[in-house]
Amino acid sequence: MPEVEEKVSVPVPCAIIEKDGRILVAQRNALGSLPLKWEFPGGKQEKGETEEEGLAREIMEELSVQVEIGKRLPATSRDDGWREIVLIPFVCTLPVGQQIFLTEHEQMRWLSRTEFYTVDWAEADRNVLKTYEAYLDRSF
Ligand SMILES: Nc1nc2c([nH]c(=O)n2[C@H]2C[C@H](O)[C@@H](COP(=O)(O)OP(=O)(O)OP(=O)(O)O)O2)c(=O)[nH]1
Repeated sequence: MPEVEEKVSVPVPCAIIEKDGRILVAQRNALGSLPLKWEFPGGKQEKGETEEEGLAREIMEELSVQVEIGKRLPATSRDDGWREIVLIPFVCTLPVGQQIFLTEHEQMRWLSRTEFYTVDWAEADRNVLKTYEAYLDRSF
């Protein structure tokens, strides 16, 4: 029997931050992986952290704000060759008065629903958007 190698599974909690019927999306910088692709802010969960703790830490690191974390939506997986990226979206809001300061991303935008597909998304995020649209339509 050939040995089947287990792929590393990398949980990545990410935030769909809502405001006035729009969502916050951010463009990755030109230097790292998936350069200049658009994504939901967030990042890899670290050992010893819950998904929510990891998300709050990443949002503070990337946007310099304290996020209010709401509903967890179903995860989406992406085969990244040697690892499996598992995107775990949370519907979030920002407390009134919080000012976003981007530390890692190139730029950000607030997209209305009709604009969801107007940016060049990281591949896996199209599935995250589909999940979020189902949530908006109260399908779950
Ligand atoms: N935060 C976030 N990451 C995403 C999204 N879609 C997607 O494919 N990813 C990928 C990019 C990264 O490979 C990984 C998140 O890791 P990270 O935010 O710590 O980014 P990184 O550049 O340090 O990661 P790496 O690929 O260099 O290991 O998940 C998304 O919507 N949000």
